[in-house]
This record gives sequence, structure tokens and C-alpha cells, in this order.
Amino acid sequence: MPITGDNLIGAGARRGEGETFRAVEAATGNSLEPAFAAATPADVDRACTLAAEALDTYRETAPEDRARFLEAVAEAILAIGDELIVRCMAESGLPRARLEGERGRTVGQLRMFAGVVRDGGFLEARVDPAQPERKPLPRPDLRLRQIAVGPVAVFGASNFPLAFSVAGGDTAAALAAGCPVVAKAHPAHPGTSELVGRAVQQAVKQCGLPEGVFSLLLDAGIAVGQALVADPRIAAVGFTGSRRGGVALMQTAAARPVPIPVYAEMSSINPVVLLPAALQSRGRDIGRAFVGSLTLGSGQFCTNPGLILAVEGAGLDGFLEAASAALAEIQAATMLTPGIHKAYCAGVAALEANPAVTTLARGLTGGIHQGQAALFATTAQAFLADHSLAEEVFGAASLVVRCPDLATIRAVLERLEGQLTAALHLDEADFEAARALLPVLERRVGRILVNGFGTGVEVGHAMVHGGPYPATSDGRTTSVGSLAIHRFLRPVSYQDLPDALLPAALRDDNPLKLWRRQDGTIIPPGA
Ligand SMILES: NC(=O)C1=CN([C@@H]2O[C@H](COP(=O)(O)OP(=O)(O)OC[C@H]3O[C@@H](n4cnc5c(N)ncnc54)[C@H](OP(=O)(O)O)[C@@H]3O)[C@@H](O)[C@H]2O)C=CC1
Ligand SMILES: O=C(O)CCC(=O)C(=O)O
Repeated sequence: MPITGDNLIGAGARRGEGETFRAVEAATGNSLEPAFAAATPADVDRACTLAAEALDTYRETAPEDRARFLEAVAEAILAIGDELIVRCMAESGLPRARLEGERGRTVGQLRMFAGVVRDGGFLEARVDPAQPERKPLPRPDLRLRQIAVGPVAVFGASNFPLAFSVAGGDTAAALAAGCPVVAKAHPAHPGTSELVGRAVQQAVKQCGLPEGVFSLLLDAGIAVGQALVADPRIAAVGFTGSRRGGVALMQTAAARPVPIPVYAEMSSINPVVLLPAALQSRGRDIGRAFVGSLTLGSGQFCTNPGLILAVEGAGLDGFLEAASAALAEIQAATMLTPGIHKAYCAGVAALEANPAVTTLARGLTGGIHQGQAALFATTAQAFLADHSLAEEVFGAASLVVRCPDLATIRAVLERLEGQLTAALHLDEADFEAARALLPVLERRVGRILVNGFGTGVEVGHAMVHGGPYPATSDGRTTSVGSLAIHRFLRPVSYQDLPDALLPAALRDDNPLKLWRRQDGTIIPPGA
């Protein structure tokens, strides 16, 4: 499939008349062909107009048709073949095996949402039948279902160019909910974005859907993204990236005459608590496993273990020795963009220059755009006194906080901002200590895990990839897993509508064969 550098607006491909830019080969910094041309305000307007026109038809597609469309997107992505992987490797610097795995996750995600749509449970159909004889007042017939919120703007993430990008989790959840999507390509992987965008476009056509169900806009700066979030037709936003970018979009969305929700996944340092018995019995093993998680993908995971909390002692010494030795052997790896590499180097330099911080180990040095892993340590007292030590350094850097006792670990956790994940390393003898920390962790994070690390999010029904601010802009939701569909839905009640006017999900004969909540009790179809 040739990459043209065009914006994909509805069924068409339109050369933008904005600034031109080229993708950058992550490993070398060299420009890649072709030139991409940024969308204009007229292009944003056209994409949003088409999305708004598509909404009422698309959101009422039969579940089977919508599920088949999601599966067709997955098939079309796979059909691009190796060209997608090769282009994505060049643009992101990520290795083949990682990107092949990420492509699998992307199509798996689309197929999972096809299953969610077929199941119909997301509609949350409820029926409270009329009670005309009720005293003192008769009860009306009330029925409820969830409907699509409207067109959704999706911002692709730089660090997951497939699974969190043009046809990633946000797009899959929004399309599953019945929302048209206008995606903004990340300028770090515009060629990958176009290839995937064309696959979605092709699936829209193949399934006979309105063309406005999907558009893809290009920009090397922020104008297109800002215009998109400000456009009155856009009803919600999905974003993964920096805190600065996420907050800017939240402000734009909140300042609109009609404010809309922004679901932004932003910064997280993902505390890892090493409890005493586990440290004592297997601190060295945990140290080696920690370095594996820390340096995965050059540390460019929002779930990266950036903060280690442990009580001082021989167990912690063993952990640090093993972790430092393992980290010192880690090859430097190409980072996603020169800008992300520069930000990583600045974050590491700030830690190195902090008098309260000790450098425990550095990985091997590398080429110009390669991140060199780093492990630092500080005391709980210094950590609590200096807020900058709790800021995310995006890349393979982590900070160990030496604590005098478990109460201090708790105090540090209480002071942290919202996080995506927290991990506890524990043995049975640590259960009591863990039990005391769980309420704090539940208040601070979206996912609590034991004897593991948060990198590598499972796509499933019980996953929460979210957390209190600033991990995300709205901790009540998730960006991974089937629950994500609820971000793009809104409940509507229908009071005393004749059966013929009700949506299929709520009709007396239950043609969609849904499990429905009747007078508060969940009833299977046909009961
Ligand atoms: N926690 C996490 O999961 C991640 C964190 N990051 C952090 O973000 C830093 C930069 O990485 P990057 O991927 O470029 O993330 P950014 O947040 O800078 O950009 C993400 C997307 O949002 C757009 N954007 C950013 N700011 C605005 C704005 N004010 N208005 C409208 N659109 C905006 C960008 O457009 P454009 O690029 O065209 O300006 C891009 O498409 C990293 O160094 C890291 O610290 C990055 C990836 C993931
Ligand atoms: O760890 C993962 O699999 C996902 C991480 C993530 O969401 C991110 O880095 O943006």
C-alpha cells in the first residue's frame, strides 16, 4: 500500500494545505519519504461534519453488523502485512518482535470489542414496566439503554504506535460504542498511521457504513488537535501522552461553550513496594526481574516501574546489588523520537545533579538517540521534601526510596499523586503489612498487582488501565479492556413510549435477545 502523506477524510484522501513534514527514522534521525501535509481548519471541519452526519446511522447499526465491521478493521490491518511492521520499526525504533506482538494486541482488542458488541450487555438495557394501579400514583413505563455520546477525537500515542494509536484501544472502544472517530495522527509515526488509517477506511467501505465513521488528520504541531477538541461536533476525546498535552486538551474541552469529557492517560511512576519477607527470601531475583520490566521498550511504558519503596536492610541490599549488576549490562536502546530522548536525558541529568540522590548504576552507553538505563536511590526524608523526585522520567530510569520502616512506606504512598499501577512484592509473612497498605493503594491507583510489574497490560474484561489524576484525567474509567466502552456511552430513559417507537434493545419482544434488568432483577432473554 503506497504511503501518500494525505489526510484521510471520510472515504477520500486529501492533500493537506498546511505545513509539510516528514517522518523521522528513530535510529538515525534521518527523514523518511514521503512528505506529509498538515490538515487545514477546513479539513477539520469536513471530517467533523462527516462524522456528525454518520452518527445517527452508525450508532443504530445492528450489533452483528457493527461487530463484523470491527473484525473487518482487524482483518484489514493484518492484510497490510510486513509493510506495516517495517514502516513502524523505522518510525518508532521499536524492534520487530515487539511490534508484531503489538499488532496482535491491536487486532485482538478490535475482536474483543466485536464480542462485546454482539453480547449487548454494554447497552445495560433496563425495563421498569408501568404499574397503572399503583397507589397513590401510577408508575410510568420506564426503559433505559446506553447510546453513543457522539463523534470522538482520538490522539494516537507515540509509545504504542499500533495498540494506542489510530486503530488502538480508544478507537476500538469508541467504534464499538457506536461513535464515529476522527483520529489525529502522532507526528512520530505518520506513515504507520496512514497505513492503519487506510485499513479502517477500507473496512468502512467494505461494510457499507457511512464514510464519516472514520477520518484521520495530520499535523506536526498542535493546531489540528486543538481545533478538533474545540469543534462543537466532537463529543469526547481519547488521549495518551504527556501531562502537559493532556492538560492542555482538558482545558480546551472545558472552555468550550459545551464542555466535553477528555479521557487522557498521562504521567505515572507506578510505585513498587518490596515487603520485608519477600526481600529477605528473594530480593536478588526481584532485582533482576525489576530491571527486565524497567528497561522493556527502552522504558517507554506509562506502566514503567519508576519508584521502588523498601525498608532498609540486608534484603534491600541484595535487591540493589542484583538490580545494579543487571542494569549495568543493559544495552542502550533507540528512543521513540529525538525529543523524547532529549527529555529523558534532561530528567536523568536532574536526578544526577540532585545532592539528595545517589546514582546506583547506569546501563551501557549507546548512539545519539539511545537511552542509557539509570537507577538512583534516595531517602524517604529527601523524597518527601522534594516534589520533583516524584515526577515521571519517561524512559528506563527508576528511583529507589530507602525507608526506615513500613509506616514510612505508607507515608510516602499517601503523598503520591494518582498512579496507573502499584505492585507489591510479598511472601505470606508479608500479608499483614500488605493488608495495611491496600486501602492506601486503592485510593491512589487503578491496578494493584502482586509479585509482578505493571508493564504489559492484559486486554480483557477485568482490566483497569487508568487511575486518579494525573495518571488519567478521569479515574472512573479505563483505556484498556472492555470497560473502556463506557467512556463513550450515555444513558437515555424512555418513558411511556409505544413499543413501536422504542429502540430494539428495549422492545417487549426483546429482538436483540439481551439479558435485561427488569424491575431491578437481571432476566435472561426469553424469560
Ligand atoms: N505516560 C505516557 O503514557 C506517555 C508519556 N509521554 C510523555 O510525553 C512526552 C512527549 O511525548 P509525546 O508522545 O510527543 O506526547 P505529547 O503529549 O507531547 O503528544 C501527544 C499527542 O498530543 C498532541 N498534543 C500535545 N500537546 C498538545 C496541545 N497542547 N494541543 C493539542 N494537541 C497536543 C501531540 O501533537 P503534536 O505532536 O503534533 O504536537 C500528539 O499528537 C514524553 O517525553 C513523555 O514524557 C509520551 C508517551 C506516553
Ligand atoms: O504496559 C502496557 O502494555 C501499556 C502501557 C501504556 O499504556 C503506555 O505506555 O501508554
